[in-house]
Amino acid sequence: MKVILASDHGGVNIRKEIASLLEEMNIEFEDMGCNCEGSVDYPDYAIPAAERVANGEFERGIVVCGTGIGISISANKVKGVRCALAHDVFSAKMCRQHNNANMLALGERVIGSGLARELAKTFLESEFEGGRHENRVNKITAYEDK
Ligand SMILES: O=C(CO)[C@H](O)[C@H](O)[C@H](O)COP(=O)(O)O
Repeated sequence: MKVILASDHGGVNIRKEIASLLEEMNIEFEDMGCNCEGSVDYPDYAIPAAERVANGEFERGIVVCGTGIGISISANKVKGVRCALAHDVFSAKMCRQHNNANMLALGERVIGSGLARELAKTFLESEFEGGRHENRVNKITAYEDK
């Protein structure tokens, strides 16, 4: 599995924490930044990362901003991306099992780094269940394809 990481200035610390986790898990990844001292705009990081998930270069993406909201809204504008904002372990698991989410969004101003690691690990280790959930996800894809 290959994972893409990105954040704005509000998510740098958790993004780096997730990079360490991926190293520990021996998962291949690319970190798209930001490498920023000051303030940047989250769509400038979310959208390029989401495009690289949508085009199949990366199987999963993890994006971080202050709340996780702006970066998830932005990522979800890219066709083929299902980016879940999840700040509890149950949601991080269910977004994979039921929604086949291919991106996870986290908010550094909402949760600590320990929970962020656990959420990322859960997201990466959980699999889509298919079945009735596949019909539902297919309806999202069909809408995107209209
Ligand atoms: O949380 C965010 C968007 O949902 C982002 O991290 C923004 O950066 C945040 O909205 C504002 O951050 P700022 O540091 O006050 O510019």
